[in-house]
Amino acid sequence: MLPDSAPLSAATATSPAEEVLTVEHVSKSFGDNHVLQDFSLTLHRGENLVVLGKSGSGKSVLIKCIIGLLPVDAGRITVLGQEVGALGHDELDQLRTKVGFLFQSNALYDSMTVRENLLFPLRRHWMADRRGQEESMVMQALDDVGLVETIDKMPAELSGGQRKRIALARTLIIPPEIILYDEPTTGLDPITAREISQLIREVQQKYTTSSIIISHDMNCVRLTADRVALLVEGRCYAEGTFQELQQLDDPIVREFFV
Ligand SMILES: Nc1ncnc2c1ncn2[C@@H]1O[C@H](COP(=O)(O)OP(=O)(O)OP(=O)(O)O)[C@@H](O)[C@H]1O
Repeated sequence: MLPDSAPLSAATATSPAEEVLTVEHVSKSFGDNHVLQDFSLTLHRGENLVVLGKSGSGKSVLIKCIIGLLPVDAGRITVLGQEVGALGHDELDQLRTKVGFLFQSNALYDSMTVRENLLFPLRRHWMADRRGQEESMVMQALDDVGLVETIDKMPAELSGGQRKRIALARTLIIPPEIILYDEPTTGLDPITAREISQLIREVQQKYTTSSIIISHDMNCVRLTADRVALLVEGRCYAEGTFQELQQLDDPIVREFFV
């Protein structure tokens, strides 16, 4: 059991940036399984925050709580100024247009072409002011991920890395303010994983998105993170830049960096 204390902070003081997402003292249990216990973190505008944790530590549960797919037992989550737990179905749906989510499974529709997969969010969140621009929006999103030539292909014809890129293109087609990446490099070979990590950085720079990236791939963490929060036994155990955490002497932190 960890001592009941504030997270180890390796971060040096910087000027305060706008908070776009806060998780405050959140707890979430399934029966006796206390997954999140008084967990807190803050995402600032324009930053990539990686939540690093072992398998089964609660990273996916955290993401699901953030987007309102799971209710929290205690605490509060605020996204772009709105308290997630207080939102009704329609308000949550509206908020989700500003929060892109890249599923671990990519969640592409196998029976649809790449074009149709990308058109799907546009049709779901119909935007009258964008009428007639759908095709150029699809092309722009595909260009952002370097896969314009796949527009008429089926997902089954694509490699794992290409499917991940198309899933990201679908997230970008209505440019989100926040992107939540669930294990973006899992199941990919090291070279493709590196390319996806670099793409995450490119997207951050081009769209000035703020992102939470959950991962246990240390190369992905090193390449994408402006800041890392360590999820251990349900709590934010330590936070800081990759290099700062890497230099900490704490044995629990060291386990991640060997
Ligand atoms: N809907 C659910 N009902 C019951 N238990 C759940 C549910 N969702 C998650 N859990 C439990 O919560 C714990 C954390 O699961 P979670 O999927 O968040 O881990 P993770 O850190 O994302 O792991 P991985 O890196 O392996 O994906 C696990 O013990 C899991 O069994």
